[in-house]
Amino acid sequence: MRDSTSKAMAGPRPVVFSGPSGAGKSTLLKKLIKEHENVFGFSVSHTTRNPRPGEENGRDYHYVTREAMQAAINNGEFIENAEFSGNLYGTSKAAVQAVQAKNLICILDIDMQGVKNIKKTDLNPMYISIQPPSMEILEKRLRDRNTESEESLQKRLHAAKVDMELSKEHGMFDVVIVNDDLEDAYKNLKQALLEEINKVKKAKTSS
Ligand SMILES: Nc1ncnc2c1ncn2[C@@H]1O[C@H](COP(=O)(O)OP(=O)(O)OP(=O)(O)O)[C@@H](O)[C@H]1O
Ligand SMILES: Nc1nc2c(ncn2[C@@H]2O[C@H](COP(=O)(O)O)[C@@H](O)[C@H]2O)c(=O)[nH]1
Repeated sequence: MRDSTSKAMAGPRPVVFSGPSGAGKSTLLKKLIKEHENVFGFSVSHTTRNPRPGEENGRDYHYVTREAMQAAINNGEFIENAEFSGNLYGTSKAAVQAVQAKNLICILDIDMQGVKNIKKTDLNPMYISIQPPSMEILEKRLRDRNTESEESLQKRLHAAKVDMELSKEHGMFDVVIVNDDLEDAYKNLKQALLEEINKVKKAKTSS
């Protein structure tokens, strides 16, 4: 049965970003939101992982205990949730509603399990995959980011291999962007979203 939990949500069509950990999703999304702050809003996920230096509770994630998150999931508060690299992650209904209430394009940054689960709902987003140029470059970016233990890094690289295979499946994503040169990737991203950006800008000027 399809999950109709998002039926009551309104506003512009959301955009789901996915792709291997380290591919550059956050880097691209932060640029996009900064340049178009009246157009896009970020769906702040919940996670049981610890905050990284510089991350802020309520802005980057809602950092919660596994017990609290599991209770909220059991209570039906999440659109989707997944276990990734030893931690729980999930998109709450409230996170998406908070963005849609402002008539902004809601951006979700989620893993491949999340993509599959969102496809079972009525959210109807556009699906964009951000891919690294190669596994070697991905590993270098993750190591240079200096945020992961060796164990977490290996789990992420393993998930990345699976992710990169699945993302080739026909129809999984509307747009695939290879993030090699950052400025080129950002230009391609803006081009892919141009129509949606213009729709929101037009709606805002005529309201
Ligand atoms: N085009 C690029 N060229 C070189 N380095 C990049 C590029 N894009 C991103 N990076 C760097 O690669 C690292 C990983 O990027 P980022 O954290 O944005 O990835 P992510 O896909 O959001 O990862 P996660 O899913 O783990 O949150 C960061 O240190 C970032 O500065
Ligand atoms: N299914 C979901 N995946 C999510 C969510 N929020 C983030 N993520 C994904 O988790 C990994 C790791 O993120 P990190 O911040 O620990 O590096 C990455 O692929 C994210 O896209 C979510 O709510 N649901």
